[in-house]
Amino acid sequence: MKIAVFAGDGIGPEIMHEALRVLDALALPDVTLMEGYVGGAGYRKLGHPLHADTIRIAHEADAILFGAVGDFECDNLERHLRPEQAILGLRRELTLFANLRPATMFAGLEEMSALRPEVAGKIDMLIVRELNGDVYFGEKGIRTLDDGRRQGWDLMSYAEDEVRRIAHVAFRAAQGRKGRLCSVDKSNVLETFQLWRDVMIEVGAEYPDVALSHMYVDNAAMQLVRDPGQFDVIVTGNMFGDILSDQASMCVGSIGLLASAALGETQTQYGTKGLFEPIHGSAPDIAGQGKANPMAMILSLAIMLRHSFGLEAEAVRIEAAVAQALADGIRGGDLGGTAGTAEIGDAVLARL
Ligand SMILES: NC(=O)C1=CN([C@@H]2O[C@H](COP(=O)(O)OP(=O)(O)OC[C@H]3O[C@@H](n4cnc5c(N)ncnc54)[C@H](O)[C@@H]3O)[C@@H](O)[C@H]2O)C=CC1
Ligand SMILES: CC(C)CC(=O)C(=O)O
Ligand SMILES: [Mg+2]
Repeated sequence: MKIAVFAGDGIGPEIMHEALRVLDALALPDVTLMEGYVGGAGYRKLGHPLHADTIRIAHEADAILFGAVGDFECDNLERHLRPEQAILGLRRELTLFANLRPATMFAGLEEMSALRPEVAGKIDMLIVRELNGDVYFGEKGIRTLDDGRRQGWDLMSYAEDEVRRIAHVAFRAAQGRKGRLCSVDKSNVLETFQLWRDVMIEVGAEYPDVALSHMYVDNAAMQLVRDPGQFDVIVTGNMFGDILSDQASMCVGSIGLLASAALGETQTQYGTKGLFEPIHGSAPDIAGQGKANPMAMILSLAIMLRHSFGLEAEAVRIEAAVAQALADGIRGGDLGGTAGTAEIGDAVLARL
């Protein structure tokens, strides 16, 4: 089982270290780790945030564990050399178009939610975010208009096949859960999302067992804090899904808890090839201080074992160990506690 390990920048290496300790503790046979440098780390070491050698490792691996990228010292580089291009580039290079971002309330954490405990306690949702299109990947630039003003522009678009393939992922996910799918768009204003809604309805006809609803993204942001328990599966575009999933994380207590899978259609001998990462970034404000919560990274390892290697029992073991650590009161600074990165890793390992 070949696993690419791209720790990246900021807290990336710190949280990756804890996830690898957990992987090691499972003592799985035949695991080969393939280390690579991405983001600012890639730029410094190899001269590029996503070097050709790194892309080669990504292609060769059965799955990728990804920490985070983002390094303010690289912010003034040309756009193609900025750290964030590494994650955007990997998602596109490997056609990882389906981003699964589960948000579920852990027992005992209700009081840490930004919401009232009785509201937060009902959260059990999956955000399915399209990951290869939308305004993040459109043509873009900063141009000078005839009157001398500078104008920034980014093209938002979705082709119908791009919407159709993410729709199928979301409908199938809803079939495996409570059978409810809410498509979040902005079709009242954006043509891109008028097409999105049309295609969702069209694909929905193939899934009569799934109840499809539609919601504008502004309302969805509000409903997410008013009554998040109403959501089972949400499907949405790249940018809306990026924003709503960070918001969902605070509904369950912290961004340091949310894991994600980026999947495509490539099957290996073990399962579906994918990239697995926390939903958060490189957190430069706490990097290097041993304060980061590694749980999102450890939970990303669990869903990697599930999706890419078919190791359901091991995934469940890890998830249970994290849940037990939280139930036992282990809290990082993000959850109002004092446990550091290594201490949280120790706590999860002890329960594993
Ligand atoms: N997939 C990726 O690699 C992503 C990269 N980024 C990049 O990361 C850099 C920082 O971006 P921000 O907007 O600050 O978002 P961020 O997610 O890195 O941090 C936001 C806030 O949450 C806290 N936080 C995040 N993860 C945490 C954890 N595991 N434990 C405890 N606290 C945690 C941070 O300390 C910060 O206060 C930027 O360069 C950005 O472009 C942002 C999001 C995703
Ligand atoms: C570089 C960003 C698009 C990454 C991000 O914020 C995310 O995927 O959640
Ligand atoms: Mg994000």
